[in-house]
Order: sequence, then structure tokens, then C-alpha cells
Amino acid sequence: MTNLVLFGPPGAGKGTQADILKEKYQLVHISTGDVFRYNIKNQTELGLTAKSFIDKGQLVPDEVTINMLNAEVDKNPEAKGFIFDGFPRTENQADALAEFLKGKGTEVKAMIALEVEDEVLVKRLLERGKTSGRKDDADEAVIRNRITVYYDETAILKEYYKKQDKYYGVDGVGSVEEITERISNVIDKL
Ligand SMILES: Nc1ncnc2c1ncn2[C@@H]1O[C@H](COP(=O)(O)OP(=O)(O)O)[C@@H](O)[C@H]1O
Repeated sequence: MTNLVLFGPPGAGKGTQADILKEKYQLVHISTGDVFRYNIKNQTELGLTAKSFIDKGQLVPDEVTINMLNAEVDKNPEAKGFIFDGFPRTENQADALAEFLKGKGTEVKAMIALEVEDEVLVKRLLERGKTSGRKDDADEAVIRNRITVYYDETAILKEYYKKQDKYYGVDGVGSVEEITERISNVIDKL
């Protein structure tokens, strides 16, 4: 199985690239942010819990997120592999993912990290907020909080996967096509 973690700060372009890559490599794309938003829209219990954190730019608690991710993977027993987008975001989540995949006789093959500087991220997210309807994109303070949370809790995962020789950094500034090509160069050599 080819299981990829698509990584990067909020606004790095993970969702855009994952949409292209899932077709190109026939992988199942799981975006934890999208699953949360779907649940918020449908007012499920999970959605109600998640909303209170997401609106403030905080992470949803690990236990909730991990259970949800596992359930999404289990919905796709025929998958040739997964693109995890927005997961893992904490070391706890990374450990849980490793454990869960191990139980299925597979593992994370690579973490591909999109690198984009903070001020570009803020601009992109504010721009996206004008049309996405995402409350967490509309407010600069919430955006900056998400970026802070990324550095405090999520960025350490680079080291986590580097130690396992699974880390690949990719320049996330350029046209969508250019970035797809950079990522594809990594995937094609795995
Ligand atoms: N793995 C996760 N763990 C905890 N919270 C998460 C996770 N994935 C998404 N969320 C919550 O959903 C929000 C939106 O996720 P996402 O669309 O991936 O954000 P972004 O565009 O900021 O990368 C996050 O700010 C966070 O509150």
C-alpha cells in the first residue's frame, strides 16, 4: 500500500494537491478538516464537538480525531493506499496512525511536506476566506492561532518522520502544476 502523509501548515495547499494526486495515483484522500466540516454541516454529535475547537483555531482533541480517522480508513477496505491530509497533527496522532496501520499490515510510506512561509499563508487563507465560507479563514486572529498551533504541536512531526527516513520537503510556492510535479517526483521514486 502507498500511504502518504501530506503535510504542511494551514494554507500550504494540501487539499488542492491531494485532489490531483488521488486521481493520478488512485489513492483514497482523507482530509480530517473536510470530514469535520461535513459533520458540522450535518449537525452530528461529532460535528458539534469539533466546531467549538475549530472556530477558535484550536485542534480537536486527539481521541475524537483518531477515532474518526480510523473509521474513515475502515470505510475503504479496497483502497490501494491513502493520502492523509491534515492528519497526523500531533505526536499522539502519529503514534496512533502507525499502530493502526501496523494492525492492517501496512505503514506510512512517506511524509511529503509543503513548505510555505507564514506571511504567504496568512494572505492565502484570508483570500480563501472571502469565498470558502469557512469561519476559521475569515478572521486573521484565528488564522494566526492556527499557524501558532502548527508550530507548537504539529511541526515536530517533521522530526518524527525524519528519524524514520520518511520525510520529504517540497517547495510549496509556485503554480499548482509545478508543485504537483515536485510532489510527483518524490512519489515516483518511493
Ligand atoms: N488531525 C487533526 N487533529 C485535530 N484537529 C484537526 C485535525 N485536522 C483538522 N482539525 C481541525 O479542523 C480545522 C480545519 O482543518 P483543515 O481544513 O485541515 O485546516 P487547514 O486548512 O487549516 O490546514 C483545524 O484548524 C483543526 O481545528
